[in-house]
Amino acid sequence: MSGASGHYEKRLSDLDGLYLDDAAHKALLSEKGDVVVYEVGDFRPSAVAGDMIFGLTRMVPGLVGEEFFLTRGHIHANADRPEVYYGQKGHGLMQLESPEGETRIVEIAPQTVCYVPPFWIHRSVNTGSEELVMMFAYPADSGQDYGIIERSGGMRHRVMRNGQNGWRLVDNAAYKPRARAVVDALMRAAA
Ligand SMILES: O=P(O)(O)OC[C@H]1O[C@H](O)[C@H](O)[C@@H](O)[C@@H]1O
Ligand SMILES: [Fe+2]
Repeated sequence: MSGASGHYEKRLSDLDGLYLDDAAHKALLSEKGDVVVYEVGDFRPSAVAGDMIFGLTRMVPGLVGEEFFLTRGHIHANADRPEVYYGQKGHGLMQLESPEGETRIVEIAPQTVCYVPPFWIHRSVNTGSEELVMMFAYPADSGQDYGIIERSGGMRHRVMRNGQNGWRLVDNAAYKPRARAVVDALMRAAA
């Protein structure tokens, strides 16, 4: 991507506490060091509602124990803002979770489009053996809210290895569903 105005990256240590297997996370950290696990380059023309931020995400492949490498995940701070992703390289998936706790998975490969509707929490997961590269675009006034995942003890499901090349969803035992009032407040804030 040329002309990027913003760049940020996350290292293995930044994702401490997100994976099921804490010991595996620590072991990987001491084995590989604090390597970059994903990076984002974006272009932000402005922060005005009608404008659009777009860019590229590149995720390294890997497993923490049996769990695939993931992004931190978020809901948009202005929760009714959508997003679109376009797969460029590698294989992965978008893990989507509604405020009510429904999970939907969209598999991403080169030349596939993933639409993230308003109000859906989203996290990318690299289920492949090479890097996962996706283009994305979302309204410039969306913002990111990470607290919604923290307060519920993570997302409802974890994406784990299944055999040699597959993946499967496993319940996150620490997950606490959001109360109806919390969901209603989220919807009201956007109305
Ligand atoms: O913000 P994270 O959950 O760490 O995900 C990393 C990035 O994923 C996507 O590419 C989004 O469009 C970015 O806005 C986001 O920052
Ligand atoms: Fe987003």
